[in-house]
This record gives sequence, structure tokens and C-alpha cells, in this order.
Amino acid sequence: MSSLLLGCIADDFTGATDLANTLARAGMRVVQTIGVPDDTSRPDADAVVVALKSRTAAVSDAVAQSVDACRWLRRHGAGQIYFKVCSTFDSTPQGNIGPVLEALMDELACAFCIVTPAFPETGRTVYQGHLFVGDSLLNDSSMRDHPLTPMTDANLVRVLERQLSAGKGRRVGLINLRHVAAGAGQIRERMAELQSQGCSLAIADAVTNDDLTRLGAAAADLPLICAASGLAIGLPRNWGITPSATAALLPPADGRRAIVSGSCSTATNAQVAHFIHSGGAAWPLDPLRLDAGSGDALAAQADEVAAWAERHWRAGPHRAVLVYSTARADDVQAVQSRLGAQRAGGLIEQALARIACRLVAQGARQLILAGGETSGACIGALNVTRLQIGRQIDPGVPWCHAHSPVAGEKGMHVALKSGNFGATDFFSRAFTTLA
Ligand SMILES: Nc1ncnc2c1ncn2[C@@H]1O[C@H](COP(=O)(O)OP(=O)(O)OP(=O)(O)O)[C@@H](O)[C@H]1O
Ligand SMILES: O=C(O)[C@@H](O)C(=O)CO
Repeated sequence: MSSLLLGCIADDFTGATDLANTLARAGMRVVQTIGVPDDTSRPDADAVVVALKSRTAAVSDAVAQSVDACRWLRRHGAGQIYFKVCSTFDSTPQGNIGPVLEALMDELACAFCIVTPAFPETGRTVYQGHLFVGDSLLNDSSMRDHPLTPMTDANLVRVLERQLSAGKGRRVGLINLRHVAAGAGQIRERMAELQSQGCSLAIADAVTNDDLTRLGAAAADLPLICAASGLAIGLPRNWGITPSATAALLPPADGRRAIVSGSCSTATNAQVAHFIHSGGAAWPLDPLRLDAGSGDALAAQADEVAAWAERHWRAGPHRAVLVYSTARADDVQAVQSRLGAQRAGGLIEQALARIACRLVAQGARQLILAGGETSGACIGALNVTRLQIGRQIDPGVPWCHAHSPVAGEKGMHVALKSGNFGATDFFSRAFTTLA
């Protein structure tokens, strides 16, 4: 078994499959693990993506999980560590991007790290250190209303600097598009210049895949990089790896079809609406009913959903059922003002995870999970430990194959859809791409 080339730590599960998808398309043999694997199960792969649920965890927990993953990856030979964050830089003033990055830099004795959430294929570009989502600055996009990590500043130099520990004295610089467009040599020179000016981190501009390819080449010798999945486009070439078509073969799919959605992003809201308007069977979860104070309220909703899904599947075995808490900003705020944002998020994730397990127990073997936190909760409840990455449905979202004690011997197909990813018809079209 050859040793690992690239070790990746993703701060949520949808982000992890997004990165694994990009690396696989660029020709790497990739395995995604759920959490840090034990030492006896080291996959034979060029890259391992360790999926954590650390994006909205307490800072100390996120740091501990990430350092643990880093140590495991290094023990298995990874010469470079890739900290995968969201392409909309989802975080709070406390973190967790800054504190995790600093802990990883300390762990790796890393003097300089580049940071870029650019992912042009999905409309995320960085210019003069400012993050754009499509045509809008991050703070003018729907990310300003995110239930857990509202993003109100598009200036990433400022956002990241705010998250760094005052005691460590690290500063953040900018590698602007002029340097990036001039090629890998110029980017390296700019990195050296920033370092001589006392910066140990730099936001890197990128508006095209070519920019990311140049950045990837320039980053070949860095022990640590921090990015959304875009930077992965150019990295495999650093090891002489070129794109391959065979990376995406999964076992044939069968079984019932289900979608569980806890994402409240604009894209997911549109996908849910499209699915319903096209006549899809949809069950809206009522968050306020979950607050009855005991597991009974949750169990009662799970029973109702199970009976409802069974009726629909019996009526049409190929029909997909959708269970969703997806809601628009006003409704999310109404729920949060009653339950508190964290408590609402936790209760809903727990409920959707329980429902996902019920649906799989009833024969769902093609499952779409929408939302990073939601996916984390559901995949955790299904006791999945590893994902095999298959064909891309839409940019950043591949079908995967997974084993779960709930799914039986042949396992199941699962797609973890990042909140903001996927075309409007994603929920209906995804299944046809698997058939
Ligand atoms: N109706 C609702 N009211 C309040 N909170 C909700 C509601 N529906 C879902 N949530 C919570 O909002 C959070 C959504 O986060 P999640 O990561 O699942 O989606 P996302 O942020 O859109 O996806 P991604 O992280 O992939 O971009 C979860 O904690 C979820 O439980
Ligand atoms: O980078 C992205 O936007 C996604 O992979 C993600 O992290 C969503 O949670």
C-alpha cells in the first residue's frame, strides 16, 4: 500500500464530498472517511478526506477534532494537509476557521498558509480579498441570513484576522489577482514578500479555474493550505496525476428513493419548491412540535412520516419522498426566536437524522441529504464510516456509496448536497443520473 499524498480535513460532510469529488475528477484515488478512522482501517488511496462536523462546534472541540485528524493523516504519510472550509467561508467571529487554522499551523510548524474559498464553477470568486457569491458580495447574498453562521462581511482578510488569537500575533495579507494571473513564480514571490512583512496567512484572489490551477502549482511545497474545493482542481498535477474517467464507478443502484433536507439556503428552498410543484411527495417537518420536552414528540413525528412514506412508495415504487424543515429566512427566525438558534438547529438535526434512519430501515437505498449540518447528523445516525465517491450530479455534489448497519449488506447510495449547490430540479434529476 503506497503512502498518502494529500490529507484533507473537511469541516462538514457535504464539504467533504465536494472536495473528494473534485480530487477524484482530477484523477486522484480518494476515500472519504466519516470522522477520524482507526489505525487499522487505513484506505489505499492517494488522498483521504476526513469529514468532521466541526464547522459550528465549540471552538475547542473543532480544534481538537481537526488536530486529531491531522495527526492521523500525517501518521499515514500525508505530506500536505488541506483544510476544507465552505466556499461561503461559513464561520462566526469566534471561528472556527481561524482557530483551527492556527492549531494546524502550530501542529505542522507551518510558517505560511494560503486561504481561498474561490469555487468559480459554483459562482464563488474572490477579488481584492472580497468574496462574491454570483454577482453579489457575500454580505449582500442570502448568506447574511444563514441560520447558524450569518455572513455579514465580504472582506475575508478582515474576517479571518478577527478570528485569530491576539496572543499569537499572526497577520493576514492578500495575494491579489495581479499576482495570481502572473503565474506560480509570481505567487511564490508574493508569498515570500508577505512573510517578510510579518504575515503568516494570505487570502488569495481567484476568479477562474486557471487562477486556481496557478495557485495550486504555487502551493506545491506548502505543508498546509486552506480552501473550499476549488483549489483542489490544480493540486493532483503536483504529483503528476492527471484526470481519469474510471474514478467514478459505483455499484448499481436499487431500492426506494428519499430526500431529507434541513438546509435553509436559497438554492435548497428553490429545489424543495420545484420538487413540490412538480407533484413530488413532500412532508414538512414542524420544528415547534419537536419542542414538547421529550423524545415522544420526535418519535410521534417519525412514526407519522414513516407511515406516510410507506403509502407513497407502495403507490409508486420509484417515487421519491421528501422530508424537509427547509424554510425561508422569516420562518427560520420565527422558530429561532421561540427555541433559540442553536437549540432549534440541534432539535431539527436530531429529528431529521431519526427520520433518515427510519426511511433507510424501510428500504430507502437512494438517499439525498441536503445541508452540511443535516448530512452530518444523518450520516452519523446511520453509522456510516466511509464513502466511496461516484459520478457528479451537479458541481460539488457526487453520488456516493456507503455501508450502514441500517442498510444491510449491499449498502446504499447517498448524495450529500451542500446547501447552496445544485440546480433547481436537483431533487428529481439526481435520481435519474443514478439509474
Ligand atoms: N425551519 C428551521 N428553523 C430553524 N432552523 C432550521 C430550520 N430548518 C433547518 N434548520 C437548521 O439550520 C441548519 C442548516 O444547516 P445545514 O448545514 O444543514 O444547511 P446549509 O448551511 O444550507 O448547508 P451547507 O452547510 O452544506 O451549506 C441546521 O442546523 C438545521 O437544523
Ligand atoms: O464549499 C462549499 O460551499 C461546500 O462544499 C460546503 O462546504 C457546504 O457546506
